Amino acid sequence: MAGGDILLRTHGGLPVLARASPCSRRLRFTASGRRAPSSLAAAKVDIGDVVSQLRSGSARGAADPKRQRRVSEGVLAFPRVVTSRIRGADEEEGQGGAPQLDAEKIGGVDGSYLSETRFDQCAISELSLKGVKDAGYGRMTQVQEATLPVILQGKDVLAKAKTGTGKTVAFLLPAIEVLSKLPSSQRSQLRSSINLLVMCPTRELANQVAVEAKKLLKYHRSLGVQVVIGGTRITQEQRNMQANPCQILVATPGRLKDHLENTPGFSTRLKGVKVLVLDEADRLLDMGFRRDIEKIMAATPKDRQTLLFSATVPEEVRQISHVAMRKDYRFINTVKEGDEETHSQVSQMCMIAPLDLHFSILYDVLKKHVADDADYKVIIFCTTAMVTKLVAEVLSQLKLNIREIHSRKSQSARTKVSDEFRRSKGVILVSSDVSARGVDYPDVTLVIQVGIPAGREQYIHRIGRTGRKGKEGLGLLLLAPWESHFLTSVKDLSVSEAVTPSVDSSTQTEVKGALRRVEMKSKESAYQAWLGYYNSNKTIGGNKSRLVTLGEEFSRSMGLAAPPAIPKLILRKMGLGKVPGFRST
Ligand SMILES: Nc1ncnc2c1ncn2[C@@H]1O[C@H](COP(=O)(O)OP(=O)(O)OP(=O)(O)O)[C@@H](O)[C@H]1O
Repeated sequence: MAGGDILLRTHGGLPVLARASPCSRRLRFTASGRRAPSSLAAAKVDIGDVVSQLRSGSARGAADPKRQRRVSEGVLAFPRVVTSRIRGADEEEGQGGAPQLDAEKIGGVDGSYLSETRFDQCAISELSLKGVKDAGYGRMTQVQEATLPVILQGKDVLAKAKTGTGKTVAFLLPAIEVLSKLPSSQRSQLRSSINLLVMCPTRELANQVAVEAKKLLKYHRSLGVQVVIGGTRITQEQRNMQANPCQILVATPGRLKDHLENTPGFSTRLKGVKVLVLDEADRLLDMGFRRDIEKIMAATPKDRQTLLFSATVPEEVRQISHVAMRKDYRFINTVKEGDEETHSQVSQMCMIAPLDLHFSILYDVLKKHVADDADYKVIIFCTTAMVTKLVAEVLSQLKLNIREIHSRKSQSARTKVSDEFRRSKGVILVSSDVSARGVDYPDVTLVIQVGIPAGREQYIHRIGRTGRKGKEGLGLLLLAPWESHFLTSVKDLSVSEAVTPSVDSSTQTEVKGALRRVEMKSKESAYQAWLGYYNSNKTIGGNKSRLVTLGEEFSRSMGLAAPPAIPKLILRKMGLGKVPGFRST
């Protein structure tokens, strides 16, 4: 093969692009670490052909041109790339002697998520400043620098900034400042009122926002924060709120609406809201939450300040943001013109393979990643809660260190797993979309998405669980050929097509054995959920007879000879009652 055409190497245990993808306009990870033009000839290479496994850190670093620049400036060093096969003409030689600085201190790998401005250069109170300092924050992130003065002026703000760049502090800090500056007469008058209301789409995120708020409130002794989320006893929350009403409330929409309707005095407390935050605003304003959110907004004063934050702000959200904000709101977008919405230091790959190979490929990729990176920390996103459960069970049977999180788990189990995953390394979290947005698990090395994501935005948020705070990461999207149309919706992102590994027969045998050991009940539930998910996908669900065939393919991938029967009522609810080909009970 011509040297310049070889695009393959392993990357955190993954084989990296060997051919020009129809889906990606740009290809990353050439031998030189530079982007290759999309016209490059295809050069398919088998995984067994890979000369050496790179330690994931070095491989990733070499691929990032920005990082290379910093290296040449002597700012940061990373280990030398170890194979001569992949070393390109302009690959670093002899960089190992450059001074090694603490990546955290200079803002992650390339520091680009931090601004030049320090918190102590800003107009914030001494009390907040002490909290910020104790939290370990010195310089502001770019989104914090851009939004703080505008929020402090009292403006409504719609802010867009990439995942993991500190949006939580960006809305919490100025909102806390607003509260702490309320005239004391107003404060005593509004003693039991809620002055800052933060809405989050998931329970884990709400808890996390409250933890961040507590850090910032450390020295604000007169301000407190409470969380109300579903899955916990509402009476307990009512008692807590009664015993110790806090000015700051972090909530998920369903539970907040519950309190609005059933907790005496709660709607009066909401009349005190000065600042309303919609974290993951585009999600909260989409159809799933919209009604609850509108009801909640209607219960708060019209003259409140409203802050909408997200890493994705699709045009429709801009269109409807006037529902939530005053006309003169400011749109602050820290994603630069022409820049992608995902991080350049996250290598994004997709693999397209028949469904019946997905479990084997998943296992193969995981084994390699685990062997490649002792500090591995992986999140696997699945389409639905029941498919998540199934994937977790299969991978657990294969003796991988698996944790499972989705909406069908009790809240206490979810909290336990979430806390444990945050602290741990050497673990794989199989998750539904409950972990897709906002959750800040440090040092995730690899994010795998199995099956078509709910949309472009969900893809971006899921992959945003790695590469946080300027760190590096890997992303893999595993699709069946009939799902590959999804790639057009992310064609502006640098998603490279990875070579599908030729999985050896012993891996396949192990996977078959694992599938056999998983209970039939799990497979039935997964099949039903899988059908529901793809049935509601616009492109795939449109053709019902094809859905029957695809369902058969999925059931075969679980090792079943025939698809499980589905209760008539459920088939009818899915609008599949009259479709020939489904077995019903
Ligand atoms: N100024 C700062 N300096 C260093 N670290 C910071 C700073 N501000 C926030 N962080 C940390 O950065 C991490 C990411 O922050 P956060 O979770 O708020 O990101 P985000 O932009 O909201 O991400 P997502 O889009 O996924 O919700 C957190 O661990 C947070 O504590």
